[in-house]
Amino acid sequence: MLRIKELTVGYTSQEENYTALAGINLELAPGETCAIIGPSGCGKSTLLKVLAGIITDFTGQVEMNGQPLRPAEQQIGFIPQNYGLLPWKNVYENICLGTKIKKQARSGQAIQEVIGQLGLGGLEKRYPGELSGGQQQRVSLARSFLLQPDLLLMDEPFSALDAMTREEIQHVFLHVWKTHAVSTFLVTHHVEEAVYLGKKIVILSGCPGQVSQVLDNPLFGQEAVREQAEFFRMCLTLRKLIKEDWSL
Ligand SMILES: Nc1ncnc2c1ncn2[C@@H]1O[C@H](COP(=O)(O)OP(=O)(O)OP(=O)(O)O)[C@@H](O)[C@H]1O
Repeated sequence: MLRIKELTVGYTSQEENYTALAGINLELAPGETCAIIGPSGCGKSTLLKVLAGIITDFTGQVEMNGQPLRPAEQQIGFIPQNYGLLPWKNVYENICLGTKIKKQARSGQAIQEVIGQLGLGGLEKRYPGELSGGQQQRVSLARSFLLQPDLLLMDEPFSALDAMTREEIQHVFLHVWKTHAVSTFLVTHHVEEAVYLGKKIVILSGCPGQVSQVLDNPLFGQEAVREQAEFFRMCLTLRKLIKEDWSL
């Protein structure tokens, strides 16, 4: 269980201090996904940076299974907006990068399995510059799943993709995620993405960013749900809540 208690984060810019996140309380159960949606600048990336150990100057507590989160010791997968691939390494090397940095051995079979799950067979020797955006995203996902992280952090991972590719990769993600069931935080600007991929949906308001609503999403995990009327209804409800919240 990941517990965030009264997390407050500030930045100093041009000798002025300001608060980016104020008193965040959140919980993420093992094997749960949480979609975070909020207006631009409300601190979504800041929250992920705290969880990734990039920002260490904060007040409040972040605990994993009752112990303070220690990103250097735990396995934290981080998928940034630009996929975070190294252009001079090929697909295979990029996929193995996370485990290599963490000095973790993975069998050839485990690597091939994740390559197969993400539909990357035959592309292993290509370089990121020779791949489409969707393929690069698959490599980034393969790298994270191979690491078998305790926590997966995704910062608008599908935002650079066109609408059809985005839906396809979201589907692939959900499908592969189910076999790994990694606790996941996903920052998104897309209401449909939050409803499709978030078991829990957190609406942040800003500024400073604060948790405004936490919704349990009964539609999570149903791969064909996008064609169903409940999906549209849930998206409408979420849109309405967001509009009310952000117009305050
Ligand atoms: N390194 C930094 N130094 C100073 N201020 C920063 C820094 N990084 C972010 N900020 C500020 O902190 C606030 C929160 O930024 P953050 O990037 O977390 O927001 P966000 O919700 O992810 O935004 P977006 O949706 O536009 O990506 C913003 O006002 C931003 O300008």
